[in-house]
Amino acid sequence: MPDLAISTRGLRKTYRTRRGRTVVAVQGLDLDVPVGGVHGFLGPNGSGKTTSIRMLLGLIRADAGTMTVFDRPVPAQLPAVVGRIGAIVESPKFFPAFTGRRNLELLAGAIGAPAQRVGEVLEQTSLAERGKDKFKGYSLGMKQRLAIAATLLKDPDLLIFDEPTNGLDPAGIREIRETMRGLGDQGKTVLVSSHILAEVEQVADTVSIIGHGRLLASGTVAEVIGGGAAATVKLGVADREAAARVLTAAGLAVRADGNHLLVDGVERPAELTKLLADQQLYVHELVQVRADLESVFLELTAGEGLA
Ligand SMILES: Nc1ncnc2c1ncn2[C@@H]1O[C@H](COP(=O)(O)OP(=O)(O)OP(=O)(O)O)[C@@H](O)[C@H]1O
Repeated sequence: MPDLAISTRGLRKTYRTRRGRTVVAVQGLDLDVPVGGVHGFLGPNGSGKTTSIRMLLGLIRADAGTMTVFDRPVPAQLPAVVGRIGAIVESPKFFPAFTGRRNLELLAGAIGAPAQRVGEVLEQTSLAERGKDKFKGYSLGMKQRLAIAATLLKDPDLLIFDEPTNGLDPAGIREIRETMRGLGDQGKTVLVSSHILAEVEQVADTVSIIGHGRLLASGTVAEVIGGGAAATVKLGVADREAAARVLTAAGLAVRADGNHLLVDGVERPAELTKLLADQQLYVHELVQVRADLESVFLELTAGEGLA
């Protein structure tokens, strides 16, 4: 078991709406986030990501369950670890007429971070050259990176970003992704929530997928996609019926796909061609169809009201 930055067991939170309706936002969530690297916290809109993060940060109270951050039970011992956590849950407020640097200097003063950190965090978020520009002239991506820079002032070990790329254009998304990757590579733990898998797939080392406030899958991206070893193979062969019979008899799961056959759980594709050639069935096309995280996600969260 790796060291864990975050661990929750049986976490539960119910809201009561104004009309007296009960909404179970998080129901028995078991979440483990290893120390170091980027962890994608993924789920459709409304699946309970923000609620979980707010409980971890002590912003709302859980109804049931336990949580630890760096092995400290929270919220009971939150004061002991809060200095190691930097989080963006809502957009922070900056002064539009002040430069990015000035905004960070004011914040550093307010939280007691050393003034020299301002230059360092601007560097870390690739804002060093734009630090002298007024905040109001920043692109959305730059504004979001300044928010990340602000969370880095205390040099935290754990960064929690709730949907940090919301509303950003592709260039902005790429900038945020690179910033998160850089932090992960420095050994920081980055927990990033998103409902858009493609944004996280490229940057995350490990992921947890939730639906309806419950854990659906977790592990490295490769593990969640399907272990990496076994793949689905698309096969072109003249006599598809005969080929399907041979492969099915060999214990393989075969499906028709237009003019091709799809064979699941194939570890060594070359063995397929031998199996068929032995029966005078010759493969003219063989392509590995790799499942991506998006399809796994859609499958796992089917019927979860993906927005
Ligand atoms: N203050 C609240 N009062 C009532 N219901 C709430 C409240 N906050 C969240 N909910 C409900 O709890 C469920 C989980 O919401 P939450 O915001 O945690 O999900 P999420 O995965 O972060 O989604 P999103 O990406 O849309 O923010 C949703 O059904 C939401 O409508």
